[in-house]
Amino acid sequence: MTYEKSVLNIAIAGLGVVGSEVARQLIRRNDALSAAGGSRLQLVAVSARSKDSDRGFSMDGIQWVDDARDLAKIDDVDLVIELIGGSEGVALDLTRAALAAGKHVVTANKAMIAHHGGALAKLAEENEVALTFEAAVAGGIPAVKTLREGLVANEFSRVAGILNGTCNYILSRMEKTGEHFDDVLVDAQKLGYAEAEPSFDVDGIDAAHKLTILAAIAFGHTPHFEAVKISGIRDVSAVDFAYARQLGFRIKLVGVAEPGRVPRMETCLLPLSSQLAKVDGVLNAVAYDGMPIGSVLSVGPGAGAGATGSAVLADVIDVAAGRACLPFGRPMAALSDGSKAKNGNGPDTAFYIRLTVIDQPGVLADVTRILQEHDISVESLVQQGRAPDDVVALAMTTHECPASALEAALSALSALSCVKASPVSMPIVPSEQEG
Ligand SMILES: NC(=O)C1=CN([C@@H]2O[C@H](COP(=O)(O)OP(=O)(O)OC[C@H]3O[C@@H](n4cnc5c(N)ncnc54)[C@H](O)[C@@H]3O)[C@@H](O)[C@H]2O)C=CC1
Ligand SMILES: N[C@@H](CC=O)C(=O)O
Ligand code: NA
Repeated sequence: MTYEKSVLNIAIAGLGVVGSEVARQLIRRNDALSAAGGSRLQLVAVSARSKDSDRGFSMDGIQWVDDARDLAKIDDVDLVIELIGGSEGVALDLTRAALAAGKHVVTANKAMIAHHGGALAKLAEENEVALTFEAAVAGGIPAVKTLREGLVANEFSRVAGILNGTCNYILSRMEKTGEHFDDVLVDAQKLGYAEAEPSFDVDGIDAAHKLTILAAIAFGHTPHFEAVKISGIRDVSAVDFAYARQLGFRIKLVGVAEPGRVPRMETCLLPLSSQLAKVDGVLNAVAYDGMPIGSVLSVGPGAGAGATGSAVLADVIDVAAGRACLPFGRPMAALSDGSKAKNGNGPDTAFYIRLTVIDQPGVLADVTRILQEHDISVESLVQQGRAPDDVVALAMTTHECPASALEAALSALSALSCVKASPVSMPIVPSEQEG
């Protein structure tokens, strides 16, 4: 796709954390950014909920539009940057209208792409315009480009990632300082990492949106969010971090996509030796395992104004330079329908289990008997301290077993009189492919 005019007229919808940063950069660093794309990048129109906020840039010469959907009707606009958010509503209406009107669209909206990416990519293809969303996955990390362009020659056996900055920030701080989940979440919100709806972050939904997009590109199908198995970070407690460390692991919210297997976004244990286990704070990381390359790891800031703005502007420059790729790397006719994929549960998995039990003789025998009855073999087991006749935590890791066997064992364990709270379990994600 080539862009032949020497000026690219841009409209921004949404002037929050990301939109304001993109506008500021476009204005303050206009010469450098325009030179990178080979066309003058001209911000000509904007829309947001409130006109009067001070966003750190001058509105002189920029048209204000009350209804963001009207940006698609401005003839002069060549490219719309959608930074409102939300899978439906104004963001989707605007994106559809802009593509249909022959305007390029750059968006950071993973929810919209995860739910409607296939239909939107079709619309972009029909109208011969670009639809790009680098900022939607892992913020500032060029995760989409890496998968879709740099590693395009590979056959992927796994794409795994830490894809939510808010969760990684919360888990890292809880592990380091023992602070409570809710207090750390408030800080992530102040820092501009969190979604408007915080449950999207902490319940794994935002990260699952991103995993949906990565899986679609890696395995050549349209995005299908409904296929992803999702659990968040709410159930992790301080004691799990300590036990995990003692057993040789760290706890992270990790997304895993593998061919023919249900994509999973789950709070997991990662071996201390794994590259992903070392990624802390708001950093995100994606580990791509492919043939013939082996394993590649990308690490970088996954959220925040600067990181996300950087990715949005990279897409804008690609459009200006006429090198924007097809949204999912292939023409629509070459993508299979993600909703028709027949994914299985894949191979057996090792698990971490934590039980809250009465500290008295015979408890361990009862627990191991139930595991044995379900053909689950224990790899390691730890219990710290003593609390005769009071409750203690008993943590263990298992060898690989079917998820169904684990579920049945957990339900039998819950029924034991010595088990005093619902068992906590997390899968163990193996390290990246070696070599
Ligand atoms: N904040 C971050 O670190 C990252 C955000 N994203 C995505 O970027 C997008 C924007 O996120 P943020 O800037 O953080 O959100 P935000 O909540 O700070 O900003 C949203 C903006 O949209 C405007 N808006 C809301 N409804 C509107 C409507 N009906 N018409 C016009 N404007 C409307 C608001 O006034 C506000 O200016 C979202 O899709 C988000 O998921 C992606 C990666 C990282
Ligand atoms: N809320 C998201 C923002 C970026 O996508 C996160 O915390 O990663
Ligand atoms: Na990115």
